[in-house]
Amino acid sequence: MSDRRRQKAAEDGERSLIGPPSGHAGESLLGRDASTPFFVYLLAFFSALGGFLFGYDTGVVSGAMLLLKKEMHLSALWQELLVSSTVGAAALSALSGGFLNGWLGRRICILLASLVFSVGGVVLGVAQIKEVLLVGRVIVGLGIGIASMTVPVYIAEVSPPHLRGQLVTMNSLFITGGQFVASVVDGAFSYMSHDGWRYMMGLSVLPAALQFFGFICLPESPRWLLQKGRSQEARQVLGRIRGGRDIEEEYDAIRGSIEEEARDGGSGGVVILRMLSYGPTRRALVVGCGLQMFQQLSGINTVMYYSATILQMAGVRGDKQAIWLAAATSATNFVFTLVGVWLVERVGRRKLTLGSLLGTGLSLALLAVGFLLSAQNSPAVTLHPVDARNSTCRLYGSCELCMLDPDCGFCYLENGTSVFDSSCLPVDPASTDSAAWGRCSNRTEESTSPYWAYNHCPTPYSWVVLLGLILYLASFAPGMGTMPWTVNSEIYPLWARSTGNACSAGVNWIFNVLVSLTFLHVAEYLTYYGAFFMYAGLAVVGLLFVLCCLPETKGLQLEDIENLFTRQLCSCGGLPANDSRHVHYVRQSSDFTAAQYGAVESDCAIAYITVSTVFEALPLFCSSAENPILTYNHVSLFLQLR
Ligand SMILES: O[C@H]1[C@H](O)[C@@H](O)[C@H](O)[C@@H](O)[C@H]1O
Repeated sequence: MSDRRRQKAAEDGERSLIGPPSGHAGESLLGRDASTPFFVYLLAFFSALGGFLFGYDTGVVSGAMLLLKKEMHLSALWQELLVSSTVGAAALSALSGGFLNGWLGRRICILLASLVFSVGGVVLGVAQIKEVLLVGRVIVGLGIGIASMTVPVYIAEVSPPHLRGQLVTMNSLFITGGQFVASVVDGAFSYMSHDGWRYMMGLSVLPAALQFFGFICLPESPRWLLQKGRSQEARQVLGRIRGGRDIEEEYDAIRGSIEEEARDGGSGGVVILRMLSYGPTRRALVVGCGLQMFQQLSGINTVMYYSATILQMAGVRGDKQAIWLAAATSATNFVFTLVGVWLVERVGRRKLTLGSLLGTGLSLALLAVGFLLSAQNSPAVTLHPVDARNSTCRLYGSCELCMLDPDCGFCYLENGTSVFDSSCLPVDPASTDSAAWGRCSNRTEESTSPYWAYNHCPTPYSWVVLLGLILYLASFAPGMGTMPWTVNSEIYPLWARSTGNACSAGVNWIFNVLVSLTFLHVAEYLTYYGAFFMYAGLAVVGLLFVLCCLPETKGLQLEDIENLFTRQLCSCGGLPANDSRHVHYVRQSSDFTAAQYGAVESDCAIAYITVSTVFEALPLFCSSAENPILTYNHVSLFLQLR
């Protein structure tokens, strides 16, 4: 270690023991004094376009489907196929993306994803038959899967530690931004009944092309380059993204961790098996996949999907209004994701996720209560017109029972808040917008004509449901919407990062399909309030999981995060609480003495030692019984100073 670096390390150590001037606990030594070059923001922006496309392509389909099903005469099965094929393909490509990521690198994978998005957009824009549409939706799904696992990894690897959380969370902001833009585009083109859907789906080519051409000029992740032995290029890229600042410490840390891994002899074999057989990566994988699973089990996509119906319950009538109000829902999701970007480096990942899950659980319970009140006060069926086709609809005595049957809808007149002349009628098989026959089969906009409610009932408690919806988005978006992606980009060591992210993104997509495909059946068996109580319960289980297992990664250098998973799984998040304590991590890569750090006995409780020559310094640093005083014969000491 050169004298200059030793002196710098000593100064850094001294500062860390005194506590950070800004009061940001845990802020990295590496990032603290850094002014981040514009180039890093540019990299984050171009990669996050992948997140935008993920959001756009998953969001646009609902509006496009309203037009498509009429123009292409799509059956319910085909509609379902066109929606879920994308998510299914995303699950498959996210899982295989891990291999591509490790093999080809992050940059090539992002370029590949944008190419795939562009091809998919063109196919969708020109499709003449539904089979071609299906191919287009599958292609787009393949792009989404690769982008969803590569982009957070790339951003995490190029960001300085003090900004990493914020920049990776920006990717989530782009996802919800994409969903919002998609809903506005849906709204705008919904007036174009012929070919409107082509524009809705085809427009995704623009951001995809922008990302492709932007990324041609952008560099590969320095961490991947070093892993592949391209050290000269890695050093150049690191210098570029750190704006000419001293990169030696970071460079050494990355190289050190790659060498450590090679020394441990673990570079061969199937990565997932190695991850599972090594404690820290196994625990990280459980945490990463668990977070992604609970993100989907908290029901975000059913709430988003169901928002139009919730708004109809609240008295919004007509498809056009429902489309625009669905845009308001995705705007709310987007705005509250922005809150997450703002909070992530201030409160940290752990507190943000916990707070978000608590709010999510409570608002899901409120939604459920709203549905329960509506069900208990469901209007009765007063008219039973003779049903020539003998459908089951005529058997139901209340709107609640009627609307839970997917083949029936509720037809009624209204005077203020009271419902009268109501009947339960079979729905038109060609469109759920009207009844198959009778008063509600040929509706006009006149105030005297009856209303048709499919999948919902008129209720005076719609405001409870609406409030639940808004509170849900406000609590879900900043934490549970963002942190699963952010945390996964940080918790795996370099050798396991691609595979870890591939698995966790795969879990996200698999649970996405599962929850959205089962929602209507769950609602049919458990009723709507039962379904939302169930999601609230799952959010509580998620809360306990996060409480026990999620450690704080804020401010740490990526190479040091693995050390947080060395303990038993359900103690890693639960370090003794002492919020006033500042925790700093110092990675030191040669001999030094405690005096260089100006340490006094009370400053420190535990030292995690990976390798060290200077164990004589330890008693002075650490007085805890947990501290293993061992002789090491190598050259790096990792300390957690409290
Ligand atoms: O993080 C995102 C975001 O919250 C989206 O709104 C949701 O549709 C996705 O499923 C999720 O992964």
